[in-house]
Amino acid sequence: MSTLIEAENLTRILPAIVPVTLVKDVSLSVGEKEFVAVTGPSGSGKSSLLYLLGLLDQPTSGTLKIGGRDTGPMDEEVRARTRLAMLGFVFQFHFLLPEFTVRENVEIPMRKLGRLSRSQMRARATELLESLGLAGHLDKRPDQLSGGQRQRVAVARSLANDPPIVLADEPTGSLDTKSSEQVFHILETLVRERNKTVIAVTHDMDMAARMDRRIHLVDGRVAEP
Ligand SMILES: Nc1ncnc2c1ncn2[C@@H]1O[C@H](COP(=O)(O)OP(=O)(O)OP(=O)(O)O)[C@@H](O)[C@H]1O
Repeated sequence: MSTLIEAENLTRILPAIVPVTLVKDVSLSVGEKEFVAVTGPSGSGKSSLLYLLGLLDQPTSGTLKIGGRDTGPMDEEVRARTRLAMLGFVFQFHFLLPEFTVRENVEIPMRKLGRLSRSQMRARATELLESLGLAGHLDKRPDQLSGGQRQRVAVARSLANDPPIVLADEPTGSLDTKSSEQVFHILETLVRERNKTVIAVTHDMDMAARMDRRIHLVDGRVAEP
């Protein structure tokens, strides 16, 4: 199994009169096709760690390799391309753009990466959305969908550029039990059938127990659950 994410002593301190330590000395390694939960009490640094792993934030110290490449020396343009090609994101709140259709929302990351023609982007977005049970909703706006459907669109968007890694921050946190189970099942399918690596922050210990392993944080550090 090859390693996709390797962090060593990752630390993020917010500079302030009294500096705030978000993540402290986190070392971890995540391989291909792993389904990993990030757990821990509220305020323990789970989202902060996910933002670091997703290149949405920069560590104060420590190293992070994505796909074997050290991200430290990358300039903003290379970081942005690495993010687009290697990482998909699903957040608790879908962050779909309300003025675009469901299909256009899924096409946006493809447009940014610029590898596909217009018709290829359209075909890929359609295929992804259909595979997630959204065939009848391609031309709707996000506000015409239920919360669970919107979150499935967000999953489709995260897969737009076929990244090997999907990072999810409380992806089922704002959903009812049934939609939450559906979204969890989709994430599991990404790992088992589409060979993705999924790292998901969750408060739900039952869900965490159904994942391959857990990274538990307390006060920004990895701890025993
Ligand atoms: N911009 C900021 N300014 C000050 N403190 C911050 C900031 N961002 C995060 N924090 C603090 O850093 C700590 C870690 O936050 P983070 O959101 O990563 O935790 P979390 O484990 O994801 O929490 P939750 O489960 O409640 O979402 C918390 O104590 C939080 O209040």
